[in-house]
Amino acid sequence: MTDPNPAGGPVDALLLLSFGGPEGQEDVIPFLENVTRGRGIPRARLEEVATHYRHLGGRSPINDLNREIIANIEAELADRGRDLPVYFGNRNWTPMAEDTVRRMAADGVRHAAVFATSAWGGYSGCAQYNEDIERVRQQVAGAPTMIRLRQFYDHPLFVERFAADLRRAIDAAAPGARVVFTAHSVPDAADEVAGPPALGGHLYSRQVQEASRLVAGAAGVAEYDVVWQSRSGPPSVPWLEPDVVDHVSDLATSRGVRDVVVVPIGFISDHVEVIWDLDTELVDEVRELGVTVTRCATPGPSREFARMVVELLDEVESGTTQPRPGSVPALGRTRDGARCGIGCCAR
Ligand SMILES: CC1=C(CCC(=O)O)c2cc3nc(cc4[nH]c(cc5[nH]c(cc1n2)c(C)c5CCC(=O)O)c(CCC(=O)O)c4C)C(CCC(=O)O)=C3C
Ligand SMILES: [Fe+2]
Repeated sequence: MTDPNPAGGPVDALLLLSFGGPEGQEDVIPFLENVTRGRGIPRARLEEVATHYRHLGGRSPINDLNREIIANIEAELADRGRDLPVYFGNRNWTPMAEDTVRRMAADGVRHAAVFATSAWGGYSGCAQYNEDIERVRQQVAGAPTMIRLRQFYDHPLFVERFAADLRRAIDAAAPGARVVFTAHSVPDAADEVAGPPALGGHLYSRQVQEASRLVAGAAGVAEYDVVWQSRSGPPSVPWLEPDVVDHVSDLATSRGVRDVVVVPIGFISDHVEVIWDLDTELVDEVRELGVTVTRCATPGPSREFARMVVELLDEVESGTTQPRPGSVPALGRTRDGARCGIGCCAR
């Protein structure tokens, strides 16, 4: 078996591997078909999500945000006198990972590090990216070896940047506003098997809880809630709850809360789940209840975030791990798509 945590040695390129998003109205349906291929998402949900993308002009911000992250990483590397090419590839939309890796092979890249743009363990945040790496390496002759940077839910730079933005949001909101952390929901069954079984499951929700605790602590917030958003799948299938809209509505009706600060802890940047599901849907739904929502910024486009990526790259090349403040494991540093452990995220 591949050593799941190998000391990497020097790499000759970095690949930022992400989800991808449409960049025009005509891309919306083909993109959604790529995302949901074989995943049992009801057609009605697809139509609904398509309307969100259409309202945004058919363009997801995700690719531009990732290009911004790459530019910041390049600047951070240049500051360190390091001349390392940074490539961009996606699972669901152009630039597709297989095309990028083909170009990397043609450019002579032999050993690549891979930054997958999710902080989390679990199938959607981690294992599915390992599947992507495995598939792409099978598709591309002469593909480089690919070693991933680890999960970063508790990286001090990630936590500190979120905490600083949370302080700013609290200062902008009415005094005493309730702080609500939100992350992408997943099916209960997926969370149960998230991480290697030996660690007891629920790696995703445990990391989200722990990241929220660390950010709240760093921002001096004593009381807060952790909730979930953007569920899909048939209503008969249980997903992590409570939903953010239900929760904020409940705070308003049963506890008289009028002001909330929403922290999109589950998202590195202002993805569609943030600018639509929170800034549009949540805001509209709770306005009728007299609730004002102040939304905390996301850390992705910051220089701190780029510095974190370069520090994670240092860890890969040196085979070390910096001290971590979190008490939940951070996995994901595996080679060529290997899972983080036996039976990890088994579906
Ligand atoms: C945990 C998690 C993250 C966070 C970790 C990470 O960042 O990776 C995440 C991120 C994202 N999810 C995204 C988009 C979508 N996710 C979908 C569907 C699903 N997501 C799931 C989970 C997650 N998703 C799950 C369990 C499904 C059900 C189907 C399945 O099991 O796969 C669907 C299908 C329609 C729908 O059902 O909503 C879309 C369009 C985008 C891009 C947004 C943009 O364009 O800005 C991003 C960053
Ligand atoms: Fe998703």
